[in-house]
Amino acid sequence: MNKCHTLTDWLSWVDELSDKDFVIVDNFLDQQRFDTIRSFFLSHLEDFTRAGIGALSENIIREDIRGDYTYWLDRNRDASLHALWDLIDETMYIYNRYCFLSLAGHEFHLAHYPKGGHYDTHLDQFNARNNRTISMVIYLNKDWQKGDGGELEIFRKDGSSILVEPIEARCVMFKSAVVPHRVMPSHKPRYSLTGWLLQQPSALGKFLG
Ligand SMILES: O=C(O)CCC(=O)C(=O)O
Ligand SMILES: [Fe+2]
Repeated sequence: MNKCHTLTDWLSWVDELSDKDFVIVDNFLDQQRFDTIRSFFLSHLEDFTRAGIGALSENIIREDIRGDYTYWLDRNRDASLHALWDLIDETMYIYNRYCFLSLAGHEFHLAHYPKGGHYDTHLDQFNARNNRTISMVIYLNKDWQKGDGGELEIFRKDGSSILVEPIEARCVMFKSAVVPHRVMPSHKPRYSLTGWLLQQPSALGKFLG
């Protein structure tokens, strides 16, 4: 495997996530990875579709709740993003090896919040299935300034919250089932990559209930 980060870095991130339920990692993407993923994002902007809420037959579009457009990534079709797939493989390996999770899959999409877009407070779990275990968000914005909005607000266990600016190459990871969060209205187009590490493939989830 092509290693992206040192084990020492990983262990400190994983420790923080176990302790606080979330961790913020700056410069998670090196310059080359950032440029590759951002270029891919920009060249596919036409292919994004309006995001809904809920899974499977429960999926509905509610612009008052969620205003982003998404593009679901596919490892075979989007093989040119191998730098990203390597990084995801490494992340899955670390969580399985050091957090005793049995992650068996993942799902990732690119997200574009146009000016004014937001996402109300939610957990990253669906009623219809609950296999999302770790959420990962990576920001693809260049020159994000204070006042541009679009912060991710994360609610801590004690009810207090923290505002995270969606700056270039920053990654936020959190426990999908227990961390309420929302995206504040963005005052300019906001680009990100969001994914979930899954406890078992969704198809299997349907059988297992
Ligand atoms: O873009 C973000 O900061 C978070 C997005 C999010 O919460 C989601 O897509 O579920
Ligand atoms: Fe979310």
